[in-house]
Amino acid sequence: MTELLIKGANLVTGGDDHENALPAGGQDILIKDGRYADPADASAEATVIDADGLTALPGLIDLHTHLREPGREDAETVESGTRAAARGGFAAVLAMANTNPVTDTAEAAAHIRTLGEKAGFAQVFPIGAVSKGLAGEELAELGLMARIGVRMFSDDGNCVSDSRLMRRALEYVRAFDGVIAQHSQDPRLAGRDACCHEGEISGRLGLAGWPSAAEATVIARDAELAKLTNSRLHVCHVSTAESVDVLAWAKKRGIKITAEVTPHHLLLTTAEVQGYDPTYKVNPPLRPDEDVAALRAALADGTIDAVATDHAPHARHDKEHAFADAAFGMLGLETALGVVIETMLNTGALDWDTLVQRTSIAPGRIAGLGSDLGMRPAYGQTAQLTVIDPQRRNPVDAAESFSLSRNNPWHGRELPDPVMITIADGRISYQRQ
Ligand SMILES: NC(=O)N[C@@H](CC(=O)O)C(=O)O
Ligand SMILES: [Zn+2]
Ligand SMILES: [Zn+2]
Repeated sequence: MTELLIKGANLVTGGDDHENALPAGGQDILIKDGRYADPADASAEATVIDADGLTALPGLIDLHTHLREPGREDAETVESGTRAAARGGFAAVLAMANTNPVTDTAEAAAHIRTLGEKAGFAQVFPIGAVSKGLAGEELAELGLMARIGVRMFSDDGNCVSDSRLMRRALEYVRAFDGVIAQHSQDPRLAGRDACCHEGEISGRLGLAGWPSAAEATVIARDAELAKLTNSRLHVCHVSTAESVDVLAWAKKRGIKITAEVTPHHLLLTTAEVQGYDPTYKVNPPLRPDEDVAALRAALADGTIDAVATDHAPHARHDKEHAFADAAFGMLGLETALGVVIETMLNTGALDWDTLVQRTSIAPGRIAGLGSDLGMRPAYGQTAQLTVIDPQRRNPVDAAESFSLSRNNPWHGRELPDPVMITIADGRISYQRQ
């Protein structure tokens, strides 16, 4: 029997009260053998944590993490990535399929889940590839992956650009309430050498860019396919105001569409690219101020359902090149909550309950986790909890990251640094020293 008594935390629940729910607000939280229990039953043996002045949130869930194992263990492993996730307050992560080999079979997916269990820092839910080898030609073994519990499928890194393949994938996953997560970017509109947002700055810097239309047009097409198939579509890393308009239009029509935004698209802009620092090279690219404002408004009003990190670690020798030749992607797990607090809470755009909706409840629902994750904490449930000090701030130091990679766009910037304790699957997975 292990007992953990968190004393005096202010619990934010994200709403939806129900019979067994822990009450919102200040209280002692007892976790007995990994499950929430009545604090009145705490024994003298309980380990006590003083959480006076701290806030507790249902454990964060990241819909979009690149863990790089198997294949690029020099950039990240399941262990290093989930350790970073725990430090960021995440109790669970969805692991993208663009590994090497690609996660396009049930065996490959099961292997990644097992690696997550062995590491023990955060629950790892593998995302299955939509197409074999992410080649965009033949459907992967969606049914076999579904049989071992995979509910989310994505060719992320690549867009499923063939309309017929996308239609068939959506039709296929409907049977088990699965979801296709799309990297919405028309490869025919984004040239091979495209590396930033197409606009005034790309012209001045002499870099090839993507027009916003490359994103919005794919979202519009996929929304029609989701309607046609009556199936669930999730849009990865939405980055433009035009895309937000398309999402609002699709939602108004009752289409089963959800969307995520990354922390970096909520704060960084095209202006960062002017120093040609490849740390800021990411896909989709950083966009102008107007897009950032539209993304914040959409996350506040629910047009965008969730925050997802798109944590994309890269080894030095893949990132340290001329801007046009460097790999796409940036780290995100450890700083995500700080950026969301800075951009959405500290600006008054979101309240705490809605923040919990966007970082835990909605991600759990979208991914179809169907476990104790992404729920309002309740007695008897396995504890998934993030205890934070919302006032704590610090300059980010890339060298201190638990990630194996150093492509950290926040290095040197002062941000909220709130996470004190993460409890994943009933156990402490991170505790600030
Ligand atoms: N976001 C990125 O810039 N890169 C991702 C792929 C992706 O999310 O599209 C990666 O795997 O490195
Ligand atoms: Zn992507
Ligand atoms: Zn990604």
